[in-house]
Formats: sequence, structure tokens, C-alpha cells
Amino acid sequence: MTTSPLLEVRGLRAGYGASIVLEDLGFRMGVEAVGIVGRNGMGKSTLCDALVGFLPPSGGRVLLRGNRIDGRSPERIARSGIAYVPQGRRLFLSLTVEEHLAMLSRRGRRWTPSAVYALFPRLAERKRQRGGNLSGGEQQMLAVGRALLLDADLIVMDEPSEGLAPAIVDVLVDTVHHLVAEGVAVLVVEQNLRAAVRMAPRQLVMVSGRIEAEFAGDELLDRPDLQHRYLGVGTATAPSDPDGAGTTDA
Ligand SMILES: Nc1ncnc2c1ncn2[C@@H]1O[C@H](COP(=O)(O)OP(=O)(O)OP(=O)(O)O)[C@@H](O)[C@H]1O
Repeated sequence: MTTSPLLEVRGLRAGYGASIVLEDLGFRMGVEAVGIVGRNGMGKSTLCDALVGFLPPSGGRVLLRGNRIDGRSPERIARSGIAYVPQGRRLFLSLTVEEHLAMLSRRGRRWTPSAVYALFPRLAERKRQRGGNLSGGEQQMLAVGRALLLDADLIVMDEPSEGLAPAIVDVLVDTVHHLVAEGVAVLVVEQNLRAAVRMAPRQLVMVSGRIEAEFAGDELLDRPDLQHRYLGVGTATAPSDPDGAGTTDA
């Protein structure tokens, strides 16, 4: 008997009005961390929005543990088991850390605000601070913590390392590994190739709205030719420049 993968995406098509962004996009993942990398404008954020129901797909299928979820509302998809940490974190600037967490906390769930504070002790210290007074790293921790309270099977993160100090990126990398060890899958869109490789042992490369290639481990980090081809990393970038090689920005 074959079991369904955690997430299976087949022939996905989505866009904005007449402009089709995702076309025949497919991949599968289990309880693991998978990175999505690619040049700007290839459709990575559109894929996140299509998976979580913010942008209903116009074709194809999204299956979570074998059940179709495409066409469901974002609320139903969240209840089905996919949580979203959107780009820019989208927190309430006037609500405190504990108010954010209390809003989503429900009796009987595995993830509680205390469990989130145990994972991110920094948030416990900042409990009474408003969203607008948190640092970028603290906001990202809160956005991840909020997603965890949904007890999701899969967390979709759109550019979580954006604008964060290296030490906070380390915390995020550890968090992703911790989640996978706890049975929570993570699909992470990253501009920062180095961060993507550290978070996820599989990276899928998006080109013009499709998954065009897949790489394992740090294969991409050692291949400036592939970085140039798939990620637009310039040939002018010295291979010894860790920041240049670490970003997928063109
Ligand atoms: N709300 C929108 N309305 C119309 N077009 C959009 C909208 N959002 C994105 N697009 C277009 O869809 C395409 C894919 O954008 P998307 O943001 O998904 O790419 P991306 O790979 O996430 O890039 P980036 O890293 O720059 O965010 C781009 O051509 C973009 O201009």
C-alpha cells in the first residue's frame, strides 16, 4: 500500500486576472524542510498565496495527505493543517506579544503560548511589548510562534530571513530543524541561498512559474554556474564573497 505524501501539488496554475504566473507547477514533500529558491518575480510568493488559499488557483490540484484543499478558503486551509508566515510578518503593531498569542491559543492544542515562549525565550522577555516595538528578529519569532499555535502539519514561510541579523537567522535555522524533528513540515521560500541550504536539505528552483530543478544539500552553494543560471547571481560576484554567493537576488 502506498501512502500519500504530506503535500502534493499537481499542474498548479494561478495568476492575477489575465496574467498567469504559475503554470503546470508540481512537487511533492513529506514531513521535511523544503526550500523554494529562484530569481525575483518567478512566482515564489504567488505559490505561497496559492497554497494557503489567498489566491485561489485556476487549475491543478493541491493535496494535503491525499485530500484536495485547492478551492478552500484560507480559514479552512489553515484548519486543514497549513499555517502561513507571510513575507513582512503582517503583525498587529498595537497588540502585545501575549495578545497576539492569546488570540490563536485554543484549549487542547499541542502548541500553547508557553511552548512558544520555551522555543523563543526572547519573546517571553518581550511579552508586554507591542508588535511595533519589536525588532525584526522578534517580529519574525512572533510570526512563527503564531503559526505554531494553529498546530499545523505544514508551515509555509515566505522569506523569513529577510532583513534579519545573522545571529537571528541562526535561531530560525535551528527552529526549522526543531520543527521537523517534532513532526512539523516546513516549506520555506528564501532569497538567501545560504539560509535556504541551512534550513532545508532539498531546494526546489522556480523559473517562470514552474519548478525547474531540484538540488540536495549544499550542491547549489558549490556551483556558481548553476547559481548564475537559476538564481541570477552575477558572474561579477567573487566566489570568495560569502554575501554575494549567499543571496539569490539578481
Ligand atoms: N497582486 C498582484 N497583481 C498582479 N501581479 C502580481 C501581483 N503580485 C505579484 N504579481 C506578479 O507576479 C509575478 C510573480 O511575483 P511573485 O511575488 O510571486 O514572485 P517572487 O518569486 O516571490 O519574487 P519576489 O522575490 O520579488 O517577491 C511578478 O511578475 C509580479 O509582478
